[in-house]
Amino acid sequence: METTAPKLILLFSGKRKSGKDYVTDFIHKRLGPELCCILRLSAPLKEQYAQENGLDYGLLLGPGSYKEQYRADMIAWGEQRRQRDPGFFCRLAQKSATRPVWIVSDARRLSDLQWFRSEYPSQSRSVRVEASQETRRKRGWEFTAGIDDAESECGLDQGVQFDWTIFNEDSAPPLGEQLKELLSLALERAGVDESSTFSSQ
Ligand SMILES: Nc1ncnc2c1ncn2[C@@H]1O[C@H](COP(=O)(O)OP(=O)(O)OP(=O)(O)O)[C@@H](O)[C@H]1O
Ligand SMILES: C[C@@](O)(CCOP(=O)(O)O)CC(=O)O
Repeated sequence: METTAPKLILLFSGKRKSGKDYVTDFIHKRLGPELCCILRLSAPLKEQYAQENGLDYGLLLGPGSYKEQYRADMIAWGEQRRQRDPGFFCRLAQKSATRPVWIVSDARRLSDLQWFRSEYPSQSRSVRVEASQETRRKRGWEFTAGIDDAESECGLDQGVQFDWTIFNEDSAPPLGEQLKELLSLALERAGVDESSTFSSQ
């Protein structure tokens, strides 16, 4: 399938185990696969890294502990490529975009946001997913020096005005409520009448 020109690009970022995949999957389900697609900047990175090192690409993509063994090395490997060309993984990831609403689930660096904003200024919006350290720990996160204090996790901690911040915690309002405005914008940009789809909860 050919890349589809985007009507809206939602650029998600957040710390490890904040729930970026969970929240982006939620939006994907709510909007449906006809309207939106999830793009992972780390997908082409992991694919190439897995090939070069004889690893399991599927497991590197998943939420389990497998990828954590390789994270530090994958970061260093990806950074070498980004130094030569900061848009390298953005350009590769967008090739698999086949729907009008693009959900980028893992923006990590200012250069990721800058690349999309400069290519697609009127379509790009940034979304931060937040969760407390306690909640992230319950989801399997453990502070790891060299990872959690490095650019890959902290590159967007400062200097970004996010269009939305989503609190992915049991104690926060339901995701459907927090994402109401974002979902409405996506439907509007995709030319869908909201009342004909889902009731906004
Ligand atoms: N609101 C939630 N309710 C229940 N489980 C959740 C929620 N948010 C996240 N989780 C679970 O927590 C784990 C981590 O979430 P997820 O993989 O979405 O985080 P992430 O930010 O993409 O993490 P990473 O990129 O570090 O792997 C997953 O097993 C996911 O199903
Ligand atoms: C290597 C890296 O892409 C791993 C991302 O894994 P995940 O999105 O946390 O599953 C992080 C990076 O781009 O530096």
